Amino acid sequence: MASGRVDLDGNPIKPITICMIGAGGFIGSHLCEKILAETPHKVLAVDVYSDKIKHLLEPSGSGSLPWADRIQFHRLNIKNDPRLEGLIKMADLIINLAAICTPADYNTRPLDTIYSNFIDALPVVKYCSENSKRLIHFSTCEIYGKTIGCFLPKDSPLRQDPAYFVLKEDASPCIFGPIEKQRWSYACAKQLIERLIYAEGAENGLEFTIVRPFNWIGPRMDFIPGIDGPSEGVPRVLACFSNNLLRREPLKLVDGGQSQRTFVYIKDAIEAVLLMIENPARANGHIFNVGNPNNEVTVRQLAEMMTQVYSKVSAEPPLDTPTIDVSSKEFYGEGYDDSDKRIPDMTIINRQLGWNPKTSLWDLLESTLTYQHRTYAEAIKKAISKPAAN
Ligand SMILES: NC(=O)c1ccc[n+]([C@@H]2O[C@H](COP(=O)([O-])OP(=O)(O)OC[C@H]3O[C@@H](n4cnc5c(N)ncnc54)[C@H](O)[C@@H]3O)[C@@H](O)[C@H]2O)c1
Ligand SMILES: O=c1ccn([C@@H]2O[C@H](COP(=O)(O)OP(=O)(O)O[C@H]3OC[C@](O)(CO)[C@H]3O)[C@@H](O)[C@H]2O)c(=O)[nH]1
Repeated sequence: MASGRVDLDGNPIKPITICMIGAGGFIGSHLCEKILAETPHKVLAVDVYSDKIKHLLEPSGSGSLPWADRIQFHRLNIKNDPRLEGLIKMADLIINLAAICTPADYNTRPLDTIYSNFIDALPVVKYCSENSKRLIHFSTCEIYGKTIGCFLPKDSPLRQDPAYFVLKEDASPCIFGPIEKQRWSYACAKQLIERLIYAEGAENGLEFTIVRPFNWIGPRMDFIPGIDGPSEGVPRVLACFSNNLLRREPLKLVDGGQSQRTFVYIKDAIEAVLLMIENPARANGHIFNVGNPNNEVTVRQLAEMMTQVYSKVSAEPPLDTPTIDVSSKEFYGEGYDDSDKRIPDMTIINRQLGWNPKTSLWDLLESTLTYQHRTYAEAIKKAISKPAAN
């Protein structure tokens, strides 16, 4: 399977061992799938959970999985487990995905958010640097915060000028709100770990790549409250809206749903990560935006499109009132704030890796909501029909 595979410069790709921290999450599960199915590399998968990669670890029937000897799962919490350094030493490449990364946590659990995104990532960076291991670290598009354009008067023609809103890795500033807006605890912690990694590269020669995902979405993202996650939990918008659609409730638009996002299909984004893994000479020392600038919508438009797509895939008519407005204070609590607009500049990833996203928002929602319907509709029906416990 691996023979004949070459990198972007025509060199043969040698099999490597990858220590993937946070492998049991949304992105990790897709990355493990891709690596096992399409490459000869080995994965040391590290996480506290394994449900999303169970299908890669255990055969569903008799017989063994074709990649059984290329994946090992290590259930550990990187906060406090001495096995971490040993696993890093065993690998050629470390990919760190572990993080608290749901906005509902940033203002309600700011300490956990800062510890998870900065303090807990420190030993990973340190062990990579000390042992001369290559690191691919997952940061976020939230590092940019708000756009410069949002501070211009509403009627300013400059608001139409991309210079005021397109986000460039090597030029855009990071604009966060005041400290009392604890939403920015996550972005700020991610910014500091980026700076630390960059400094390790500059002062100690750490080979690193930093990934800034712009709203990657697809199957297995987060959880459906009350089905495979806590009833009171608030996942990211794809899962919130999926949950509303599955339960035939109106979709909740926070502060009018005016914020804008660009959404990229997880399978497109994973192609970009594989290019980074297999082209170190082109990826090392770079920070990459990974998103789809062509898939921009307001959150309101996303809600409308998801309503239409879900109706198609479930064959259920939309509600008469498909959306309702809620304030951010009611939905997320005190200290919430928002990024107004997020369009990734694609120059660097294009130049270094020749990567471009392919999937339209409609198409990615169609495959994702088909998955959500198939995976959860029955369980939701059962949960709804059960009499409530006293
Ligand atoms: N999905 C996106 O669109 C997106 C956007 C921006 C940034 N990111 C970044 O990408 C990374 C992965 O995101 P995701 O969407 O897959 O999130 P996720 O929550 O699905 O995955 C994170 C995984 O890390 C694990 N983890 C967290 N703390 C850990 C610890 N102390 N020890 C061991 N495992 C731990 C979790 O159990 C989880 O499985 C995160 O760093 C996130 O900040 C993702
Ligand atoms: O029911 C809902 C849920 C959310 N919103 C609004 O949708 C926007 C997007 O929210 P979400 O996907 O939860 O997260 P963000 O895009 O704000 O932040 C993420 O971006 C990347 C990442 O770093 C990791 O995934 C994370 O921080 C937002 O405007 C919500 O208010 C809604 O209206 N209704």
